[in-house]
Amino acid sequence: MGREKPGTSGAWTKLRAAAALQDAPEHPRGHRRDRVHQSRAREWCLTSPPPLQVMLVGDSGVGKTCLLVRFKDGAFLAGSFISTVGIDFRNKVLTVDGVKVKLQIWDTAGQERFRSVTHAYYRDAHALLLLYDVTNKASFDNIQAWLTEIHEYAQQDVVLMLLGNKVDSAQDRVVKREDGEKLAKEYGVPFMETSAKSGLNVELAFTAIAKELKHRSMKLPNEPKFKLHDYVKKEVRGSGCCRS
Ligand SMILES: Nc1nc2c(ncn2[C@@H]2O[C@H](COP(=O)(O)OP(=O)(O)OP(=O)(O)O)[C@@H](O)[C@H]2O)c(=O)[nH]1
Repeated sequence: MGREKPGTSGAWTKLRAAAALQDAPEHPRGHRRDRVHQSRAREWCLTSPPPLQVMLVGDSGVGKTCLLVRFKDGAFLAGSFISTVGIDFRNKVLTVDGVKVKLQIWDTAGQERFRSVTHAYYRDAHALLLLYDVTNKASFDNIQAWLTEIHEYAQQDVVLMLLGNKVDSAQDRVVKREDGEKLAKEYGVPFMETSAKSGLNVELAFTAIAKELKHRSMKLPNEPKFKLHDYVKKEVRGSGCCRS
């Protein structure tokens, strides 16, 4: 994968096809790769709306992969840390206010050496979840650099949210919640603290994004405008509790 325009490269097309197969309805006998199943997947791909693209960004080790796995599978990847190589994605369908919203969530590598790969994907992102680790001050200090990068590569109207992850590690915390709130306010982005380990606010972060994207894409005339900031403020719960 290089700097080719997403959507036109061979790699991208392959990933889209793989995503369709992965999410298409399972064949009754479970033969995932047989012809019937493949044609159903193709049909499904043509008839369903394109997924809304959400990207996870932030320093290496802040918990992007774990957050995605928690959201997708409800599990926590404990144990030794394996860094993401390049970029990976998972699909998840959410029901938002009675409407099915399909999210394609891109898990990017936080390591500097993969930065050029990530840059190529920003343009297609409808939403970005920018993470830092509350037990790692450097990851918080780097948020400004991430925001500069987002400003340079992402769409101007991209939905952005700041997440302070790993709040379950209270004893190792070095970034106060107020500091996260202050930074988010400075940049005008919604903010919440999360834990991929306990599940705190994980579902909420993705649901809030899905709601905003759904309201933007449907624009129903009589529907009141959805206010992401207000929704997050209202719904977010303290890290002392255990929302999942
Ligand atoms: N305590 C705690 N540990 C976490 C949490 N989220 C992730 N971790 C741990 O942090 C380490 C890094 O997590 P990853 O999800 O792989 O980090 P990443 O941001 O995807 O890293 P890159 O792929 O290198 O960009 C792993 O050892 C995880 O088990 C969390 O919410 N709480």
